[in-house]
Amino acid sequence: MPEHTDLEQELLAGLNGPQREAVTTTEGPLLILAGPGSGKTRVITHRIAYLVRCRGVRPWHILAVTFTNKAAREMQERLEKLVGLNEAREMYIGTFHAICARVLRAEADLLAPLGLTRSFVILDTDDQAALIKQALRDLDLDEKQYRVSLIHALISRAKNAMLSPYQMAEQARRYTEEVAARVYRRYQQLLRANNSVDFDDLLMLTEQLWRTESEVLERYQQRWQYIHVDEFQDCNVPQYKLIRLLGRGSYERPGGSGNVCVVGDDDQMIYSWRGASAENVQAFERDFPEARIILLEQNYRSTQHILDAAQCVVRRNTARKEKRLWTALGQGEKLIYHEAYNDEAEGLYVADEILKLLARGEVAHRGEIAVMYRTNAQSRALEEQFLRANIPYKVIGSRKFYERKEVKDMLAYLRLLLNPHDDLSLQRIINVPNRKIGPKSLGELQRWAREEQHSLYDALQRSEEHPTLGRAAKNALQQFAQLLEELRASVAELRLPELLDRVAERTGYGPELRASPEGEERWSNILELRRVAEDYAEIETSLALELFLENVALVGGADVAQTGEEGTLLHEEDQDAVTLITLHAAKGLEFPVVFIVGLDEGILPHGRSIDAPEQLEEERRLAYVGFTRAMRRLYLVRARRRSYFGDVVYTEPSRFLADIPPDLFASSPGSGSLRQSSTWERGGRYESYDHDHEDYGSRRVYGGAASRPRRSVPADTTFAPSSADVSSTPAAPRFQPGDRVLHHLFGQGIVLKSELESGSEFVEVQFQGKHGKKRLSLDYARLERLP
Ligand SMILES: Nc1ncnc2c1ncn2[C@@H]1O[C@H](COP(=O)(O)OP(=O)(O)OP(=O)(O)O)[C@@H](O)[C@H]1O
Ligand SMILES: [Mg+2]
Repeated sequence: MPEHTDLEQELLAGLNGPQREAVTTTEGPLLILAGPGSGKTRVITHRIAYLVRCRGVRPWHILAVTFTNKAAREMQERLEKLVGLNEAREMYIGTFHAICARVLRAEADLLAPLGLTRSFVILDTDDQAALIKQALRDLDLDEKQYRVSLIHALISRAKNAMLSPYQMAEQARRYTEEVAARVYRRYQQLLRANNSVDFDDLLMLTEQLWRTESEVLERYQQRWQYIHVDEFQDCNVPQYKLIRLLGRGSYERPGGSGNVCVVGDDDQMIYSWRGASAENVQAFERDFPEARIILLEQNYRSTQHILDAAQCVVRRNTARKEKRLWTALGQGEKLIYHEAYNDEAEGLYVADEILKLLARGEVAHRGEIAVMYRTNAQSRALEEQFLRANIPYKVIGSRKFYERKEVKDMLAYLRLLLNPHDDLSLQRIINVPNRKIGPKSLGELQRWAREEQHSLYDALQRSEEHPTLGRAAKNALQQFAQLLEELRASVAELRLPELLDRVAERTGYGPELRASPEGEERWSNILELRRVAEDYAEIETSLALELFLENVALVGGADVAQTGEEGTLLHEEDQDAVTLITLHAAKGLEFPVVFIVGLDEGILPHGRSIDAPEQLEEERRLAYVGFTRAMRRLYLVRARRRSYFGDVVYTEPSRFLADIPPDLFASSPGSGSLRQSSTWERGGRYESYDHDHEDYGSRRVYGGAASRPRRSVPADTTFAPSSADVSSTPAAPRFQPGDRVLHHLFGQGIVLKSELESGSEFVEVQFQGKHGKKRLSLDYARLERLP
């Protein structure tokens, strides 16, 4: 049929030979193992379109499994364009969890013996932690002795290995594992008693259902005859088993269409901590021995320099198959390496570069740029600079830093210490963490406060006199009132960072976070907030508190109008914004320009991995994923010093940098030839600085024999002078923390810190309004003291 060939032509036009082969091999199993940017995801999308439009396959016979909901949405949209809206909606595209939830709800009758109904609830991590705590209590085990996060991890690992509590107990090699197995058993009982399941259950229950109820499995095998799995390398065991059951049946009862197309890249396996395993590829080859294997070698995404650098990093891993990967896009630009003075300067550099990229038209819009990092807490320093520079951004996979719950909670406490009559803050944290002041008591208290025209705080302090509240409620309120009083008193004794510590510990918030499964990340956000507080450590605490909160209000409140209470951007998709994203979440995506920050030992690779060879390999793969997101330009950025509990720590460059040959860099990370950061010291005056200009290049080397800055630079463009300037050593600092000052450009401010370094005085000043904090050298900056 001529019409057919036209369609076929159209769909195959944008594909190379092996890609076409993959798209047109519609029957039988297919394994595509290929590097990043080689079109694996594109092959899946086109293959589905080809099946429907050229082979007459009914769209509801098609299943596509993606790794994230976002990826599912994108694939859905692509297919709507390729095959039309109605047809695309008949297909099933989703994550394993979404597919399983759907199957389980449809088959809910069969779950009745387990105590589950159609309306079962899927628990989030907080709920899971609460349930595990309850299980510990029910078993008379001490919560303090058995960390909830550890127990949770052990249970989850057992579930992903498809072990029952009984099997887990049998295989236990340590006492904790035996205890965890007991908790596991109780936890499952509690889950069912609450008509609920966790994420691991979704997979396990579906697998169990399909394995034991052959008619049910057959129905799904009939339904989904063409199965596609993207990011196959990150499947865990239950996920693999689901694919196998659907595509081939169980060992006892073979069945299924066998039309299973999986695509992946073992070098991009970054979820082994969730049970992903390279063994799935071997299992696939064993279970589907007739599988056609197709290799894709052409990369359509990145230029050669970027690919080369990425491959140099991942090549050092031991157990891997070397893959060929080439690009027709040419050598492209070299990588840009930048070593910033500290974390703040790191953020400032990125913001600065982004403004320049936009100003010079090197990117068409902000959506072409992504900034990637290892852990979510790192977004804070970037967000702060983006807000100051008015660069719209979106954080993917997490909320913006100052919208994260734990950050907002801590700030509410601090606001309350400064102004106890801040009712909103008090309402926010009166029962955070849970201190048994329920909504009813709070409601009563609020009503009473209104009647008596007190602030909520006053009402709290006088709750003993409350006419209707019961004894238990009054006790809880009284205790909390005392706690707040005690914390307020400590403002006079402690420096700001220690005050933050005291709040975290005395309220029980810190201990609670450190004990919950997702606590690690949330706790690190609080530590990040503490890091911000450290800038204010040298001035009197109540003033420090005021300045700190003012600064936060400035950077945190900037675009709350655009975000819903859930913290999601309302128009995320149509907003032209820079993307901030963790390396993990960036999998599968691509951007013309990519910045990767935090290329220090201890950050990337993560500190936890440094003594664990297998984890280190995973960090390498993570870096590989990050590098290969970049299409045209890749920035690798790090900071020389970072603060850690008030101490300045000098960092080491990430070992991954050393794996990249120097000639791939526009400026090499070897010492000496570095282009040093001068952004922080320049006080963030973007316009006076041109990165590509040799001028400012390598001269600002701390303590090194760098050349002297020319006096022709603007007077407030401040550099740390080289050691040649020691002659003018001031005897004592001219400014003290807490001094009020005036700068001719930045206006009024308060000195946070003053230090003598290499013979010059440096001051850190928080200016009013948008200018925020700046570090200035008094050799250049004109600063006047105000009375
Ligand atoms: N034959 C082709 N012609 C033109 N562009 C292509 C071709 N194949 C793929 N591309 C483009 O190359 C880019 C990378 O493709 P895709 O995202 O499918 O790669 P991938 O193998 O899935 O990468 P990753 O491993 O990072 O997920 C996309 O922009 C895609 O549209
Ligand atoms: Mg892909």
